[in-house]
Amino acid sequence: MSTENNWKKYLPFENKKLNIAAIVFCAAISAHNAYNYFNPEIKNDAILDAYFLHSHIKKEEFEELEKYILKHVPAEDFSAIRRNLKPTTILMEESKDKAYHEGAVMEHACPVEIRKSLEPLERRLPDIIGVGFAKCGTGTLQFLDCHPSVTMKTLEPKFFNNMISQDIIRGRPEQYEHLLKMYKSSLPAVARDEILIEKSPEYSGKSAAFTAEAMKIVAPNTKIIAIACDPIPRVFSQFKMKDRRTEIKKENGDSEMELKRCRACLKGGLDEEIKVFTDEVKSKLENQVDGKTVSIGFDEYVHAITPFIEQFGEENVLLLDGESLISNPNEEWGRLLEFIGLEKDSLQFYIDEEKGFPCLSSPIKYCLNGAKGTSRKINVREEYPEETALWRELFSPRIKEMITFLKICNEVDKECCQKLKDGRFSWAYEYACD
Ligand SMILES: Nc1ncnc2c1ncn2[C@@H]1O[C@H](COP(=O)(O)OS(=O)(=O)O)[C@@H](OP(=O)(O)O)[C@H]1O
Repeated sequence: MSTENNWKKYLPFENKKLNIAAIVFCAAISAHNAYNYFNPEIKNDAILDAYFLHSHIKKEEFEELEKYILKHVPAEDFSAIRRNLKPTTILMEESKDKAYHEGAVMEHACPVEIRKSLEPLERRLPDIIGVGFAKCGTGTLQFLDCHPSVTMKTLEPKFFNNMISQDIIRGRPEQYEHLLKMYKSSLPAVARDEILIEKSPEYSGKSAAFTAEAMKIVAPNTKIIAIACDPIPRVFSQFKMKDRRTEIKKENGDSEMELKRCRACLKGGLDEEIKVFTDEVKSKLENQVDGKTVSIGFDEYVHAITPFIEQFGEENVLLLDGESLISNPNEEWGRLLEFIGLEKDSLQFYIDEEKGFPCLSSPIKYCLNGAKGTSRKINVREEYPEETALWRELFSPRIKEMITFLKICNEVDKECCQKLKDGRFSWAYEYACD
């Protein structure tokens, strides 16, 4: 058989003209696909469809979002951001914690991927770690993920727990190396020239000293962020979260036994929890030794941040005011952005009337999920005046200590109180000056 007849069997038609038309058609399709591949500014419909399949954003909404975002990013980053722009992939629907974006855990926190880097993505250790403090607004750090130079995941890795930290400190790499790999893979993939951030408020808990030491060994160049806030609403926020979780578990049909075993659930109702807590506060106040009380938690900002300052140096640790983040977001955020090496106005906030909290206005309009910002709608001091008066008495000495530690004043005197009244950490006035 001749070679001509050999390849002819692969042609779809007998007719020569039809075959030429088919070859031209296929070549045109391939050229179109290759063009889209090498010119990602024009995204292939099929690729975009695949994104929308795993996303919470509809295609029509995305087009509007895209216009808004591109209007709010620096001109020099426009082209790269446009290339990368796509809805964030959902990893898990209906997560157990409603604090995630619309009940879903996403690859990273911002609902849209706003990234200016064109470098390949890799798994690595974080550049910034948020170590606390729970219920002080650490969740707002996820706004950073909407910054074109930052990536952050909502899910808390909680890697540096007591056991792992001790293994690291004792130099037992065989114990923790595979966990370190898991840690990296639990964080979103990022480019070399991006800032990767994770937050786990547990890091400033009881094992903070071990955690800080281990963190320094594993990631010596990391910068540390912590947010301190008014401890009274902080306590209430904690109880309201337990209340919410208990309700969710009940709705899901969990048994009494399961509810008892659940550490993040209320054992009785909210009032009972407050009573038990207040009784404990009373007992701490009654059992002072040399005029000093033992902490019940919620007020140990100095104690918890000190190990991180010792390990990483004062210049690499930033303690933000959680109340200023709410009342004066652009200024407090400016401080945070500068600390991590970004333009202080590269994220912009407005106070959303309905939410009653700051939401991002640039480069994207974005508020935290409905699960965040509920307890603050109740004035706990008005609801529980006697109880909160006792809490204040117990918290007072450690908040006073925080004022001098932060060098707001050398000592808490009249002049200091005057200074405290309207500046950052003004909530400390009630504990130190009233
Ligand atoms: N911008 C914005 N939007 C919503 N909520 C805000 C915001 N800024 C601060 N807060 C307050 O943050 C409280 C939750 O704190 P955390 O995110 O640290 O909680 S957690 O430890 O991660 O569970 C949360 O407490 P709750 O009101 O109990 O939900 C809020 O009071």
